[in-house]
Amino acid sequence: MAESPAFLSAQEEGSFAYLTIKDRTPQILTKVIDTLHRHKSEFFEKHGEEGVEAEKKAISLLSKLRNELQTDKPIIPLVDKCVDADIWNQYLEYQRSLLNEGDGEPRWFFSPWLFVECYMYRRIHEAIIQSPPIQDFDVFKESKDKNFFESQESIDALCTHLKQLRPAKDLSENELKDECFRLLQISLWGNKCDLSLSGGESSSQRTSVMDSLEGLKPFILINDSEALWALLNGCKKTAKTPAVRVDIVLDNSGFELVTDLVLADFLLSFELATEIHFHGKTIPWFVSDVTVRDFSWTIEHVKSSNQKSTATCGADWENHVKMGRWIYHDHLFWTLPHPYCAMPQVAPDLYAELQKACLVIFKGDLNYRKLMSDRKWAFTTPFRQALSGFHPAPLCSIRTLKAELQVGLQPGQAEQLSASDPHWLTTGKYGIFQFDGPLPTCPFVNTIQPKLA
Ligand SMILES: O=P(O)(O)OC[C@@]1(O)O[C@H](CO)[C@@H](O)[C@@H]1O
Ligand SMILES: [Mn+2]
Repeated sequence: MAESPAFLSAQEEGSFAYLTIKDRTPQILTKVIDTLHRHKSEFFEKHGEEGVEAEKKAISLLSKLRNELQTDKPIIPLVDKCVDADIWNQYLEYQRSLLNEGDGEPRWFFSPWLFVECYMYRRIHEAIIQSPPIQDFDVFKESKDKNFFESQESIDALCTHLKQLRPAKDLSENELKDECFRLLQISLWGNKCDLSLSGGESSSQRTSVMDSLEGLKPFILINDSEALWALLNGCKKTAKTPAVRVDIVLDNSGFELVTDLVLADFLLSFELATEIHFHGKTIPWFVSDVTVRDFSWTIEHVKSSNQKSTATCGADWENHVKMGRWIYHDHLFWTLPHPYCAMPQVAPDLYAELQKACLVIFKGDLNYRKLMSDRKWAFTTPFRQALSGFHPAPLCSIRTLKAELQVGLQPGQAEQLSASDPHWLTTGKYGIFQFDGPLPTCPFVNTIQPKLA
């Protein structure tokens, strides 16, 4: 079997990974420290002097982390008592075992980018939970909520659109397919709103994304939505059980989460699925990723909108959760550094859970990096090959490109893109719908096989 390519890392000066570790992560840490400073009086009001001492302790731990990162110090074991600390520390030892004589220690500008970037966010969490009584403070809450409020107009336009759709019985199959593609594209471009790429700067959706779908189509580099539709439409027709389950592995809160909830509502309301399972993060992650608080907060704030269609959507969504048609999960695996091909070994319960789905949608760039093990695959590597055996169910990545990693392109496509737009891999300007369809033994063997080019 061909050897797997090397991992992306910050070893290569000028690479996106290098610039992320060198510039973006210190910027994010500085913003976290600033956020804690700005909440000092709140901590005092809530917890008295103890709250002020906690803020000081968290800031000193975060300043130490920033210094370790900026001076390329060795990665050190976690010391908190969280359930996943041992798994993290075992993974650190695994990284150490991969090093050659003379490589030195696992460290920020040497070790795999996926490991050190995930580790940074886990260390931020450690700094907060080691500073009671502010251990439950979400240092990214402010920016996630701000993204939601700043995207209000786009959210209202999207909810109005959803509520104006004619009932399923009045739509032809083609009209249903077109609407499904429209909402899939909106969910895709919702992924541009990502605060870790922007270093925590605002990345709200200020214009109505629906009006720009036509203009954005040339920026979809891989479009397997026909195969996706064949599966979704096929599940409805040939499901062996009454339940048709679609899982969405969420990415960012704010506008992107609303686009995912609108897509989920559509799949249910138009009978393409009977239950939607959402997967979020157990801790604050990559600045904008969804936690259970963000999930509930978002539905609550959509429901309390003063815009009628938006409020109606929020009430419907709250009801889907109450009636068990929408189920929220947050397994700790999603905030570990492991690539997804390790899931059967590291989190067999989660893998078994995903195997119950007819389709698993993975939103965003970090999920794509983990699907691809964050390796430097050739651009024309078949998607299934780069998944390295990960296939709990038919799956689709819906992602805007924000890392120097892409597979499944046609020969010459990457070269053409590099010539026309040197930063095509990392600006979030381009997107994909990349589908890995049913394996031959799966019950739904659909007619359209995704191109494995
Ligand atoms: O998963 P998301 O939210 O689409 O993107 C997360 C992300 O912006 O964080 C890193 C940059 O620091 C990139 O690897 C990645 O694109
Ligand atoms: Mn994210």
